[in-house]
Amino acid sequence: MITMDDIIREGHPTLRAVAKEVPIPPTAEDVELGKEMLQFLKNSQDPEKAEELQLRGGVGLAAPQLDVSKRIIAVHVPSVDPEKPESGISTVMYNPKVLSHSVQEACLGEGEGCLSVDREVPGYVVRAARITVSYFDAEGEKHKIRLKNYNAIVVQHEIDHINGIMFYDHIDEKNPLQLKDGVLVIE
Ligand SMILES: OCN(O)CCCc1ccccc1
Ligand code: NI
Repeated sequence: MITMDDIIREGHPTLRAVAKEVPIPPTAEDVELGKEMLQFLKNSQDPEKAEELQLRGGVGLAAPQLDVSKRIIAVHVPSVDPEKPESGISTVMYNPKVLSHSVQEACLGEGEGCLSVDREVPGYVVRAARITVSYFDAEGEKHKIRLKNYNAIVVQHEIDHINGIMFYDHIDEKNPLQLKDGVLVIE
């Protein structure tokens, strides 16, 4: 079972490496890893489990954060609207790729954090508001999905990790809370 002890922190070189593509269909080992990554996210969002296991809440996790330099990410974003269950996303993506993205940009009003960063880094992390992503699932089936708003932000944060990019790389150091016109602020 994955706990915070398995998550490497900034300064560890694996977080700055470009992770390798995995064979498709994924090996049994990579399927198991993906399952454990998704379970970690679910545990981290369960008040009792998170307390018991001392987990920081997370909506995404990338294999490099476990010192596994492979292009595997897990996202678990519960839908905020029970009427629209499809507004959330809960899946493991193998070899995810952003095929296209909107010109429109977006950021989270409260900025971003990271399980591999044990400090607050204030500032807007401006990303594409909408993305089209292709990925393979645990069975080796190819998917192509369109994401927007929070789901798009989370998946971009995770895909950054497999490219060795940290969220604060996107923050304008001189003016972290500066926002260009037209950037959608997601609260
Ligand atoms: O890489 C996952 N992780 O460090 C957990 C936090 C994920 C996350 C937080 C804010 C905005 C997008 C994604
Ligand atoms: Ni992160």
